[in-house]
Amino acid sequence: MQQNEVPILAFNNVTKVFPLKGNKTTHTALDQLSMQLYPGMVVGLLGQNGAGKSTLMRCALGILTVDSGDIKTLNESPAVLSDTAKSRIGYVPQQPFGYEGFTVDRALDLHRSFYVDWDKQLEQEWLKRFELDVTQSVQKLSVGQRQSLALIMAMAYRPTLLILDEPVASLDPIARRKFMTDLFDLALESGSAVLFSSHITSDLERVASHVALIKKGKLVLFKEIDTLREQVKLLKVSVDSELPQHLDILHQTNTADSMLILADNCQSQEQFNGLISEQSLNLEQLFMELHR
Ligand SMILES: Nc1ncnc2c1ncn2[C@@H]1O[C@H](COP(=O)(O)OP(=O)(O)OP(=O)(O)O)[C@@H](O)[C@H]1O
Repeated sequence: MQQNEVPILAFNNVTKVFPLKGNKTTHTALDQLSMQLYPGMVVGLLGQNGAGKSTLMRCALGILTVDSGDIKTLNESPAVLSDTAKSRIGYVPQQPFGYEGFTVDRALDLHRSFYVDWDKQLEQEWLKRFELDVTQSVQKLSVGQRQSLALIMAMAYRPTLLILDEPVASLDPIARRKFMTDLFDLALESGSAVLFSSHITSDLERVASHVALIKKGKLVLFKEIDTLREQVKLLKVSVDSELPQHLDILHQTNTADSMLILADNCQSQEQFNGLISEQSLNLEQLFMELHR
């Protein structure tokens, strides 16, 4: 369905290396990573601490430059994004900042003035939903309230591309649930693409259309969430079994008399010699098996 469309965000073989210890060693934070986001996609990024999620987002925004490969953000190079492209991107970093010394309504007044497409009604709805007091000083907001304000500021102009780095980490479960559902609806409604990271796998399962699993800078899985449920399985097989060619092995653990294989591209009801059992996994179980 998306083959003829231009991706909203495209990573092509992206590698990012950080120098360490006074340039004596390096750390590869992103390793030959390719992924495309099309309109309507809500992509949940999942990975351990330090896997490369924030780095990926920062490269997409031109905050960091890549060492090799290529990124197209709204069909432009992130290093030289035009003002038009910038005004179509919403970004909430892990630690939102700014507007200290302002009240919430003054901060919104100023922020709103940068965006011609600002939707005041949406802003008001979200203020009510997050129960933010607009007369409150930004400095005195709780961490979760600040995060809520940052989300409103990133979304009220209905950006075409929304990049959210752990957007709900500090929100209470009720605010989190409302926000995540709205996020999904908003993206579908306006044909935007969303890239968000979260360690809360149940949120990811509920709202993401696609899951991108990153391990040590490599993209190990990028799939529609329903396909992932069907195709990624934990197989227990005997040590001498010959695995079918179509399986893509994501992780393998050997025990004395059997092997546990985390496999992608499984068919429904796999059958081959040596297969002892097959288990479907939820996202949290998949994550644990991948990092076993
Ligand atoms: N400016 C930098 N200089 C050196 N190393 C860096 C820099 N930024 C990130 N790194 C390293 O790159 C790796 C990936 O970091 P990144 O912040 O992208 O991880 P993450 O997946 O977002 O983690 P978390 O879930 O903890 O937020 C880490 O090992 C980190 O230490």
